[in-house]
Amino acid sequence: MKQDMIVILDLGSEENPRLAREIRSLGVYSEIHPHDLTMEELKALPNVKGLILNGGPNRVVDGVTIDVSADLLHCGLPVLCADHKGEAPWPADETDRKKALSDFVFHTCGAEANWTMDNFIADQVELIRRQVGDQKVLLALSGGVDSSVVAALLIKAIGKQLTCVHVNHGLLRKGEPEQVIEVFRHQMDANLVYVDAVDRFLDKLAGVDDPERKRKIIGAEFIRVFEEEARKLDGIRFLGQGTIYPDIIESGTKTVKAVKSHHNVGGLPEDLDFALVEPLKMLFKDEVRACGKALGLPDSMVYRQPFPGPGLGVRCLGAITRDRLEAVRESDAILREEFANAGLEGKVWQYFTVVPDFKSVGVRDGVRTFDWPVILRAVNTVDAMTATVEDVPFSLLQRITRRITSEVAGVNRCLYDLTPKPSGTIEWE
Ligand SMILES: Nc1ncnc2c1ncn2[C@@H]1O[C@H](COP(=O)(O)OP(=O)(O)OP(=O)(O)O)[C@@H](O)[C@H]1O
Repeated sequence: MKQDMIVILDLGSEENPRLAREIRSLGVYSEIHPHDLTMEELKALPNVKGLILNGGPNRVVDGVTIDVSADLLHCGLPVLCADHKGEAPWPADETDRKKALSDFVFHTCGAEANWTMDNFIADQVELIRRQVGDQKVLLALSGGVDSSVVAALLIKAIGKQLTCVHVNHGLLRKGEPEQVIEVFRHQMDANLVYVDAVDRFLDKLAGVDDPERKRKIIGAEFIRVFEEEARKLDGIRFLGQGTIYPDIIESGTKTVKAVKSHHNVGGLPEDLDFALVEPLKMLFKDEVRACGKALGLPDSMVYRQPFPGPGLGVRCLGAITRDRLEAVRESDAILREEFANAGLEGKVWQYFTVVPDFKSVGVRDGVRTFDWPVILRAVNTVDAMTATVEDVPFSLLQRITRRITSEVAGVNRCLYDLTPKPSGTIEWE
């Protein structure tokens, strides 16, 4: 293994993910572990150079005072208290804290700044090969950031021992299934099973207008399709998953543990009992993107904006029809293209179009029309709990309106959603 590591023992501080990031920003790898980590577990971690204990103001979790075992404290590794329980007071000032952290990591522990994406990838390739041996791995590949980066990493580690399954449920954005095929089948020469399940999903969704039922049908049907594909393949022992660090770090004051084993493809029947391969589970989102870039994935995949699990299905309001779904897909493509041309790609957190299930009167070439409106939405947020509306230049909104009303069939109006969250939510359904 190539990377030195500093282990943070979580004694209940909410600051620990930030502390881990600070250490990583010094170029040294860091992981957060529960306060009751055992000596055996510690010994199993590679290249640990030091321990940091951090419990915030009082090392209390759920009203119970906690501490680390004496074994860990006397295991021979340097120990730093980054809270108020140590002998030396932990500095309050940020610059002093950074210096204390850097002194500990480099001078006291003698760690090397060797946390780079290339080293991470080399280590993961070795770990994946060790875990998987000559067995086969299955991966549900959405084309989203997380599963695409896992796919690229697994392809590098085990090549054709990996089978990727991409399900086109008809609710993907324009060009996405084609991009998955181009990148993974043609450029990376992966075993890719492409499942055209468009009719299957849209038939199941026909006439269903309740948003919760739509989501449930999409989720359940996805599991069914994936299960069918898994059963067609012989000898699969492992399931790759795009679990990332924020998925397993519980926010708030509880001590860090794998809160939910985060079965991304949860709901598979018990007889399909795969062991999980989760090579990104220690990466923050920006690190996942950097990893994808280092593995040669295109920017349009790696820097993709967040996309809801049920896809365009929740932007085609009410009961989904094929023609209205097409209007969502085409208008979304125009919006994305225009935002990219205006330099807003990567600057605005999320932007998309919504097509409601009512029509209004309009006129085109002197003839009366009765068509749908398209709602444009562009928001910024830090944590998705609240969101503000992007101040899109009026001329750009006018240009997008002109294009959508002339290029997208069945549309005669555009509206811009001015509602922050709250009182709206980011998505409409
Ligand atoms: N259309 C699809 N085809 C294949 N797998 C899918 C598809 N949609 C979702 N999945 C699988 O389900 C997982 C969870 O999907 P979700 O939409 O919640 O995205 P996510 O957690 O942001 O991950 P990603 O960035 O990989 O899409 C994905 O990582 C992928 O493994």
